[in-house]
Amino acid sequence: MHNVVFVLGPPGSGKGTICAKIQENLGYVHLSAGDLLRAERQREGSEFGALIEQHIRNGSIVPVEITCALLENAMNNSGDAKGFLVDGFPRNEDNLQGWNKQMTGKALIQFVLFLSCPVPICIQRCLNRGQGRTDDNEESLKKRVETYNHQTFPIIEHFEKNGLVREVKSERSVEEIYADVVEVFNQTAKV
Ligand SMILES: Nc1ncnc2c1ncn2[C@@H]1O[C@H](COP(=O)(O)OP(=O)(O)O)[C@@H](O)[C@H]1O
Ligand SMILES: Nc1ccn([C@@H]2O[C@H](COP(=O)(O)OP(=O)(O)O)[C@@H](O)[C@H]2O)c(=O)n1
Ligand SMILES: [Mg+2]
Repeated sequence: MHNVVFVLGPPGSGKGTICAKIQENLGYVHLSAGDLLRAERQREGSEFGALIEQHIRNGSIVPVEITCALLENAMNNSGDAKGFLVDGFPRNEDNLQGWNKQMTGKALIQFVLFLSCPVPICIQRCLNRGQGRTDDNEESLKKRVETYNHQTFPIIEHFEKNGLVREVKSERSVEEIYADVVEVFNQTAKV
């Protein structure tokens, strides 16, 4: 059984940054759904490259069959991790349903780490990210924020009803955020 912490929040809220620190210090393995999709997009012989790029530019969500298979493979190939930080997933109802269908009995959701941050700050961070991403431009960001508001936030609310959400405000320094994140892990993760 894989232990899983879902990490959600608007684009640019700092999910990748905080997950890297958790991985380094707490021994969880960081799996970014977006990074896995970008790697699959680049993989020679992938039949999904064009489809993935289209979704990424549009800020829309890739069908769960693709994303969940990438996540499950990555978990199975990571050996004996104490847990996985699944960053940027589930982002919509299709993601959630697909995960439940494919991973029930194989993964245990410990909690959902919700990095909350005002959208204008998030947009500015993405525009300054400097990773050359095809979706860090004003036009794609507008669509990504719309997707977040209409599709991802309702998923966070769903987990909130189940008592699984741990919110950490991320309009602060990485050090301040991380200190609160460690508290959350100490309180709720089975170590
Ligand atoms: N607490 C923070 N304060 C200021 N900038 C941050 C903070 N956390 C992350 N960043 C920067 O904001 C950008 C987006 O962060 P990232 O971790 O990629 O977010 P996400 O994965 O949620 O999109 C990056 O350039 C990162 O260096
Ligand atoms: N579960 C997911 C995660 C990302 N994606 C796609 O990948 C893009 C980038 O996701 P990301 O997690 O790397 O973006 P950030 O929130 O880190 O900025 C999203 O806008 C979607 O197009 C997806 O389709 N399904
Ligand atoms: Mg990210």
